[in-house]
Amino acid sequence: MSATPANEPLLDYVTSCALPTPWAQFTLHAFVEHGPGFGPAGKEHLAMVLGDIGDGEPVLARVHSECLTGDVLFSQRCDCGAQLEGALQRIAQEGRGILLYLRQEGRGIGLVNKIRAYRLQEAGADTVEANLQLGFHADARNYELCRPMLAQFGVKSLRLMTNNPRKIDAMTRLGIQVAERVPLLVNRNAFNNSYLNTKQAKLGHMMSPASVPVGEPVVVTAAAPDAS
Ligand SMILES: Nc1nc2c(ncn2[C@@H]2O[C@H](COP(=O)(O)OP(=O)(O)OP(=O)(O)O)[C@@H](O)[C@H]2O)c(=O)[nH]1
Ligand SMILES: [Zn+2]
Repeated sequence: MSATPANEPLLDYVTSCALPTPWAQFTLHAFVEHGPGFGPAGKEHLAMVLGDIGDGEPVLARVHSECLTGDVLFSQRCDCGAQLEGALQRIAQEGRGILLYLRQEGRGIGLVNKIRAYRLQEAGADTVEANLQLGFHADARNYELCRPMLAQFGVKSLRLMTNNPRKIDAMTRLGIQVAERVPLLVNRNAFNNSYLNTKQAKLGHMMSPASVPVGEPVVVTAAAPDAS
């Protein structure tokens, strides 16, 4: 089944299965990208869905960019793995929500280039400087796929778990309403502290200096993203 109106990235919805996790049994939906635009053809993207999300009410959502080192290999250099876990726990607590797992590793530069960037960071560069030294943008991600992926489930409005104002802007530009921002502040530690500070200073991430334990994302009910 295709979800590709004119000018939309070419994305096929393929199939789904049950996905039991430690927190809830989600339904895992598989998409394949097969055309120009967002990334290389053949990339596989995922949505994890819980509950009735097509009823028109804003949906608790996480738009998660792939981070193999953090999501799978337990890296403490970033907060990705803890954010993934925290988001799924939060959706499970509410019994309703969606997590889009976008295969844009390394903020869109790919896994090997991210490891090159880590190497430069070990020589003193910060996360933004390292990307620039490698000839990439600070953040090379593209969120266009979110529109057909969310449309597949009839989702038009999100309660978006993120600290990234650019992600909120990107959703809004795509015509996806962000009814609420839900901060996702997890796992600040000695290894990722300066990385998180750089995200706040150079990429505009909305961070509290306080550490919040894994699995306990702070939730506020601000109607719109703020600059704090
Ligand atoms: N190039 C590069 N990518 C990184 C680095 N650290 C993490 N990433 C990637 O960054 C992406 C996650 O982006 P983040 O900036 O951590 O967070 P975000 O998704 O923008 O914002 P949140 O919604 O608040 O989590 C994943 O694709 C990671 O692989 C790094 O040092 N360099
Ligand atoms: Zn990461």
